Amino acid sequence: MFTINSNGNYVEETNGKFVPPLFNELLGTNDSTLDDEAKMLLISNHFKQIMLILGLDLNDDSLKATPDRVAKMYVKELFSGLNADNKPDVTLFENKYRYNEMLIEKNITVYSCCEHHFVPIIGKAHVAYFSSGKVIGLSKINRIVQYYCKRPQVQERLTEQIAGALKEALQTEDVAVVIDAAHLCVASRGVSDVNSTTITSHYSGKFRKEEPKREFISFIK
Ligand SMILES: Nc1nc2c(ncn2[C@@H]2O[C@H](COP(=O)(O)OP(=O)(O)OP(=O)(O)O)[C@@H](O)[C@H]2O)c(=O)[nH]1
Ligand SMILES: [Zn+2]
Repeated sequence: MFTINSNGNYVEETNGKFVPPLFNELLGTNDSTLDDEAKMLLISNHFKQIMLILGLDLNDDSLKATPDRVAKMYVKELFSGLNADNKPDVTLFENKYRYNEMLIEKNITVYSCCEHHFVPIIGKAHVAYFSSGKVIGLSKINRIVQYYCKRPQVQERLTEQIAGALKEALQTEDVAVVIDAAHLCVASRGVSDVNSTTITSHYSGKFRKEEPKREFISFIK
């Protein structure tokens, strides 16, 4: 594990050996040696640097805990979906009611983060499937959506990841996903368009046929 010495440098806890501040050898590898505590320590220290560069007063009692707050928020909340340990357990039941129509879970809250600018993506996901013999607990659909939202994302990938996870869990190709979301990187900065939203979709199996797709779309309107 890592700690910060009196000079503000990262050192290995066991032998005090200096570790390069950017952790090049660890970045992007999701190295399991970095547990949540180590990640928060590192993020807090880097965020402190950003605040100092911006000229903020870290002695201000409102600001001094902000690096720790941001670190905790990233690791435990906004980006908790980067940790596979947080993948939701899915409860499946036998389809003993012989319900063979599509099941739709609509208006699932999407609260994600744009990976290009690290600002929110806010919207709704609508998901449908046909049972291949198994039925999923409804809340698990929302949990799957939330898990993949809690990563730096682009909406296209988010849509595909949700569809892939549902297919795997439900052992069926008959899955549809639509996401309609506002990107604050488009609304609050840059082009500053507060009205546009982005719609992405995934249709596979039975949903590639015209009638089921049309029925799904009519229900989510
Ligand atoms: N395809 C896709 N693009 C996205 C998504 N989220 C943000 N973007 C876009 O990513 C692009 C990044 O473009 P850049 O030109 O590198 O960034 P930028 O200079 O900040 O661009 P502007 O936003 O136009 O000011 C922007 O056009 C964003 O609108 C997403 O989920 N999917
Ligand atoms: Zn963005």
